[in-house]
Amino acid sequence: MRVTASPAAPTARRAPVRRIIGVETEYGITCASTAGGPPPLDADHAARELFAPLIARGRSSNVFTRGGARLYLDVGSHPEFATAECDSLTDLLAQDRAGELTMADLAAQANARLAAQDVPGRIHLLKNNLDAEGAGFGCHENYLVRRRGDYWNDARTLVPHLVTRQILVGAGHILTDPAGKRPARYVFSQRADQMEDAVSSATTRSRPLINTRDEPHADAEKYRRMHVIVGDSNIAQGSTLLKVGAMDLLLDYLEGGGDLSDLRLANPMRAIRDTCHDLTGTVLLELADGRTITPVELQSEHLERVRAHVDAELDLTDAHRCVLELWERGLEAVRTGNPALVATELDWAAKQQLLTRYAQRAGTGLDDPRVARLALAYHDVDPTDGLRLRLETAGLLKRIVDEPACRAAVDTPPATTRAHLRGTAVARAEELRRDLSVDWVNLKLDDGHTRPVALRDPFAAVDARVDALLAAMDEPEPPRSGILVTSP
Ligand SMILES: Nc1ncnc2c1ncn2[C@@H]1O[C@H](COP(=O)(O)OP(=O)(O)OP(=O)(O)O)[C@@H](O)[C@H]1O
Ligand SMILES: [Mg+2]
Repeated sequence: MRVTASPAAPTARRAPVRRIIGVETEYGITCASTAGGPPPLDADHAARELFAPLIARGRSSNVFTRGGARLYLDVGSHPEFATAECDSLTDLLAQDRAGELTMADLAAQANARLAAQDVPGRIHLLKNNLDAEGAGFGCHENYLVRRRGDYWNDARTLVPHLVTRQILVGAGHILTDPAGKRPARYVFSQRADQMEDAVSSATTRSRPLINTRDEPHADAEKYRRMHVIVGDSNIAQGSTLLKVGAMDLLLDYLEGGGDLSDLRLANPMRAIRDTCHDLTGTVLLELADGRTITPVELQSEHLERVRAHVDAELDLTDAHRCVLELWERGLEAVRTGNPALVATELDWAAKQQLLTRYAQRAGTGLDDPRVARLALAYHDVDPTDGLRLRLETAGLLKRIVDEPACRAAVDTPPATTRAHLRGTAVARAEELRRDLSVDWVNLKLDDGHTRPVALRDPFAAVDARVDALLAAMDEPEPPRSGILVTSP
C-alpha cells in the first residue's frame, strides 16, 4: 500500500480586521502683507475671517460637512478638519486631501473678500506643525479598537513604533540653532521636539504620544478609539498611506495575539528626539531591558513581525500591499542614505531633495530665508502658492488617489461607514434649510418633536431611523412648541 501525504489543507485567509480610521489636522494660518510690512491681520483675526461665511449662514464655527467631516475652529487660532470615519485606506487618503481642498477654498474666498475691501493681505493655510513663533500644533490619528482588558498594554507597546516611525513618515524639518552657533540642519520631523509624555490622558497640559481619554464615539461596551497625538501632518499621500496603514496592520497583529513588549524603550522622550536628529537612522536607543537598538533596526523588526503575521493569516488589499512595500523601501532609503528611493512618495525625502537642491543652486545654506520660504510653500494648501499640486503634476510627488476622487470627497462621505448617514442628513438639511444638530454619534432635527438618532455603530451605513429622519425633513415644518395654532 502506498501512503501519500494528503496535501495540507489551505489555511483560511482573512482580510485585515475592518477598522474605523479618522485623521484630525490642525492648520497653521498667517496673513502675509501684499504691500510689504507687518501682517494686516493676526492669526486670530485671519481665522475668524476664514470662518466668516459659515458663521454668517447662521451656523457656528463648528460644523459637520456634506462629506461627513467636522470643520471647526477650536481654542487658539488653528482651523481644524477632522475627516469622516473611513474603513478603507483609499477613502482616508481622499478624505484627508478633501480637508486640504476645503481649507484652500475657504482661504480663496477670504482672500477675495480682503481684496474687495482693499486689505493688503493674503491668508495662507499651512498643513504643517509649527508656527512662526515656534508653537506646535497637531495632526491626530484615530483608530477604532475592540474593547479588551489589555488595551492599555497594547497601546503602550506601540510607543516604540510611534517614536521611530518618523524616519519613514516624518514631514522633514530644518532645525536652526537659536543661538546661531551651529548651522541649520535637516531633521525628520517638526513634532518630535514638541512631545513630552509617552502616554497620557490630557492633550492640553502636556504633549503625549497616545491620548488615553476614553471617548469612543461609538458603543462604549464594544469599542475604544485610540487617539494618537504624535505624528506630522503629511502632504505626500505616500506618507499618509504608510503612517495610517502601518498602524492598521500593527493593530491587526496585536489584536491577533502579536507581541511587541520586548521592544519597549527605556526613555521614549529622549529616543524621539535622538531619532529625529539623526538622518542615518543609526543612533542607539536604549531598550527597557538594557539592550540597545537603532531606529532602523526597530522599524525593521516591527515590519518583520507584521510581515510574518500577514504571510500566515491575511489576504491584503492593494493599498495594504503598497504599505508593506513602501515600509520596506523607506527603511532601505534610510539604511543606505539614499532618499531618492522614496523621494516621490515620502515627505521627508521629497522635501529634503527640494530644499537641498535649491540651496545648492543658490549657493546658500539651509538657513537662507529663501529656503525657509520654500519649506513653507511645501505645506501651503493654496493650489498656486503651494507646491503640492505642482510637484504632483510634474511627477515629483506620487498621487495615490487622484484629484477628482479627492475633490468628490469634499461633498461625498465614505459610502461604507456611518459618515454616509451623517453626510446625507447634512446635505438634505442644507437643501431644505432645516436645523440639524450633529456630532459624531448623534443626529437631531431641531423641530421639537422628531426623535434624535444615535448612531452608535460606526460601521453601519444603513439605518431605518435615518430614513425616517430624512422623511421628517421633507414634511412641512410643524409649529414650534409653545406657539398655539388655532384654526380660523
Ligand atoms: N469610533 C471611532 N473610531 C475611530 N475614529 C473615530 C470614531 N468616531 C469618530 N472617529 C474619528 O475621530 C476623529 C474625531 O475628531 P475630533 O476633532 O472631533 O476629535 P475629538 O478627539 O473628539 O475632539 P477634539 O479634537 O475636539 O478634542 C474624526 O476624524 C473621526 O472620523
Ligand atoms: Mg480634533
